[in-house]
Amino acid sequence: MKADINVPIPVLRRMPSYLSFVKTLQKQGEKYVSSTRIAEYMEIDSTQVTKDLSHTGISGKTRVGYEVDSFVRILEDFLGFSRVDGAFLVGAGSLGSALLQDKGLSAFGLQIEAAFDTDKTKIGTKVNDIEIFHIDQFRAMAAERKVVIGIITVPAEHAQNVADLMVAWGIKAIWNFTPARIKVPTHIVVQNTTIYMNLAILFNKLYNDKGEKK
Ligand SMILES: NC(=O)c1ccc[n+]([C@@H]2O[C@H](COP(=O)([O-])OP(=O)(O)OC[C@H]3O[C@@H](n4cnc5c(N)ncnc54)[C@H](O)[C@@H]3O)[C@@H](O)[C@H]2O)c1
Repeated sequence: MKADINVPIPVLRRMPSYLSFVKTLQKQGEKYVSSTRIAEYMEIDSTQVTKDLSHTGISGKTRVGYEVDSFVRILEDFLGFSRVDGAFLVGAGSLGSALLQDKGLSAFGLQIEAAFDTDKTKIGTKVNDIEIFHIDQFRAMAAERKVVIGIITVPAEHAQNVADLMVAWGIKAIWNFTPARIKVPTHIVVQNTTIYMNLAILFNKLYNDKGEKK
C-alpha cells in the first residue's frame, strides 16, 4: 500500500502516540500489535486506528495484527522522524534555552544546529553545546549549512521582524513559539505552538463542572 501525503491534521496528531505506544511494546520484546490494542491504549475506536494507519501504507496480518518492527520503521519514516533536519533558533532566552537543552527533539527528527540572539552577553556562549551567534550571522550560516527550518523564541513584539528576516534569508518552515500571529508568504510553512493554550483547556476541563476558577 502506498503512503498518502494528504493526511488530515487530527490523524497526524494521533500518530506520534501510536508510535510511542508501539515503541514501548518493541522495547518489551513484543512482535505483533493489533489495532484493537492500540485503540484501547488510545481510548478510541479500533476502526479509527485502522483508518488512520491506512494513510501510512502499514499493513497488518489477519488475527496477529501489525508487525511491531516494521510498524515503528514505517511510521517513523511517514512522520518524518527518521530523517533529522537541521534548524536554527532565534531568541536564546528562557524558552529558547529550554529547547536547546531538550535532547528529545532529535528523536523526532529535528536537530537545532545553532542559536541566534541580539544580546551581546549571550553571543559566543553555548547551551547544551549549541553555540549562540549574533543574528547578523544567520543568513550566511543558513546558506552554508542549507538550513531551511527556523524556530522563533523572541519576545512577541519582535516575532514578525524575525520571521521577515528568516523568509528573506531562505527559511522555508517556521516553528513559532511566540503568541504573535506572524504573516508570511503562502509558500512558507508556519506552525504555531503554545503551552498556554493547553493550560486554558486544562482549566476549562477542571473547572467546567465545578464552577469558576477562584
Ligand atoms: N509557546 C509557548 O508555550 C511559550 C512558552 C514560554 C514563552 N513563550 C514565548 O516565547 C518567547 C520568548 O520568551 P522567553 O521567556 O524565553 O523570553 P526571554 O526574554 O527570556 O528571551 C527572549 C530572547 O530573545 C532575544 N531577542 C530579543 N529580540 C531579538 C531579536 N530581534 N533577534 C534575536 N534575538 C532577540 C533576547 O535577547 C532574549 O535572549 C516570548 O514570545 C514568549 O511569549 C512561549
